[in-house]
Amino acid sequence: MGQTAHGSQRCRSWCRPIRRAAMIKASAPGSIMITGEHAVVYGHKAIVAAIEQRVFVTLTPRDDQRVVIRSEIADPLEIALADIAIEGPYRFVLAAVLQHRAQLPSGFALDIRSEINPTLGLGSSAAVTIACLGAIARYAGAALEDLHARAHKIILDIQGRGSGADLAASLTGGMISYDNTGEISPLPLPPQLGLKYCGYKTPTAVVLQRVAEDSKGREDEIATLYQDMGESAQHAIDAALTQDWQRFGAELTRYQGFMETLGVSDDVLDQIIADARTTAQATKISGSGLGDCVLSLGTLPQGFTAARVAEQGLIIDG
Ligand SMILES: C[C@@](O)(CCO)CC(=O)[O-]
Repeated sequence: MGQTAHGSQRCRSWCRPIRRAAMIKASAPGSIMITGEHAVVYGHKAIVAAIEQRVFVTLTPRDDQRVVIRSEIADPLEIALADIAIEGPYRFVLAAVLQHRAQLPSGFALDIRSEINPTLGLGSSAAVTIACLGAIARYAGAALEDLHARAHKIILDIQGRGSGADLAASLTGGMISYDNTGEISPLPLPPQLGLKYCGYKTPTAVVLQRVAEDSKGREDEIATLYQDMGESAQHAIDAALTQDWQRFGAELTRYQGFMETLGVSDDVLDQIIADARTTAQATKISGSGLGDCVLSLGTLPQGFTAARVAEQGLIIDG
């Protein structure tokens, strides 16, 4: 900028040290499905719990209109705010940026660090989405009240299906009952929960698609099955509310039977569950099935790891 007749006056304002917007830190926990899988996608209730493995995000404001995203799981991405498209390994994060593009004061760098093993179905995409959305919304000065609905929209736009249960647990922490209208209620915590990874995983979107295809021509049968699953999840919620963990366990065991009828268990999962039942009070698949994790309640069976429920959901600092 050249010197003008008003140069010295102008200098008094723009030569002042610029107060840079502060860094924002956010974190959110991963989650595990306790019961209600699949039926929750079709309007029934589920129980989901946040776990003590978190995603940490640091948002550092930039002086330009560019966004830089760095993490351990993919190459860094640098892109102009104006050019953002929802694609690639950072698509959930980019969708969160797009939701706030008009309100952002400038570009920023986003550093993402995760304690959650992305191979396991521990809600890592949901935790990344909630933590990034929280940090970006705070930077944009946007309201945080409807964060779950906005995060759910991101998941539905990208995956086409998804109940948003994992997003709810990442947001609130604790163990909660959830339905896909976004109704969330805290529940008392059960005694010891355990998890065992079966060694492979089918992505949730693929399992949901397969179940939807297998349901064609059997719509009434599947609707009745979802109804039974929903009732079992509701009984488990009622049992949790009265801390009747015996009844709670019985409903988890019953739910595994429904998962088998739905066709999302397999020989490996069946065997892990059968072995674990000699020790644990209850065992079932946790999540969409066709791989991934088995959940146990009560005494930890051999090969299972304790799953500690995280009390704190989304935390935003700055
Ligand atoms: C299978 C499902 O119910 C649980 C996946 O963890 C899918 C969903 O809730 O979005």
